[in-house]
Amino acid sequence: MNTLLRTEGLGKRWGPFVANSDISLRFEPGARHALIGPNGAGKTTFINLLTGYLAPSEGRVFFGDEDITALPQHQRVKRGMTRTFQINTLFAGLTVLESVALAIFEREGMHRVWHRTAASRSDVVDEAVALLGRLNLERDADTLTSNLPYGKQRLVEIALALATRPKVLLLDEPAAGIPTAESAELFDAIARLPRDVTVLFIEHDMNLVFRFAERITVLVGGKVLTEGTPAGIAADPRVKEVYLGEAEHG
Ligand SMILES: Nc1ncnc2c1ncn2[C@@H]1O[C@H](COP(=O)(O)OP(=O)(O)OP(=O)(O)O)[C@@H](O)[C@H]1O
Repeated sequence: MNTLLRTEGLGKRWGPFVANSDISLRFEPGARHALIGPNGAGKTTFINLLTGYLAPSEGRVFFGDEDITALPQHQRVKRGMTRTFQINTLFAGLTVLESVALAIFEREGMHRVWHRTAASRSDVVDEAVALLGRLNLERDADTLTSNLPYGKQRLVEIALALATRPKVLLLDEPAAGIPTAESAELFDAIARLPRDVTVLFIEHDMNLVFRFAERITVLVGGKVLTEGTPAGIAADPRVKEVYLGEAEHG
């Protein structure tokens, strides 16, 4: 099978501290792939290396056949790699529809003139409305993003990411800090995404991981402990040990 995204011997050090070490992973087109591991295992660092937010200390990142290790973030977004953050990154003064339309204008390279061109670009508004529909956000189109409940704000962030037309969507704890009912709704929306969007996500809630992921990679101490199907990972004594150890320590 062709690989959409892969890393070879990826590593990140800060002085003597090793955050990621020798990570070689492959992500197939259409994958629903979870990255799990205890706090500080290096999951966010790995996503930061994939997106170009951080430069690796060693190793390479390939998108399709292209070596993108040295590409800046915005070039990776142009090629179809988009991420969301653990923290809220929405503009407070815009409605949901305006936010998504602005993200589409930005994709089209028109964000500097969007206030002049918006009226003549009903196609952008149509695309934004369609995107909101996919995430069940149509009824919130005219609400200021800052007035939305937190769970819906996370959905809007996913809408903004989708506006870039990603081939790979990288989600860093999309359900962090939101109530269980809302996080299930959020993952239902992610589950409805078409298969031409590959999803790699970090998640601590094992119920969500095992409900949604088809492949799981376990990181411990910056290294890959193991990778497999949810059934294989659930049955792996090394994984149990890592999580039991965590539970024992509080
Ligand atoms: N800029 C930095 N400088 C120094 N150390 C850092 C930096 N960023 C992260 N680290 C350290 O690297 C380690 C891995 O952090 P990372 O955020 O990747 O882990 P994580 O698995 O995503 O953790 P969590 O699940 O708690 O979000 C941590 O010990 C963290 O303190």
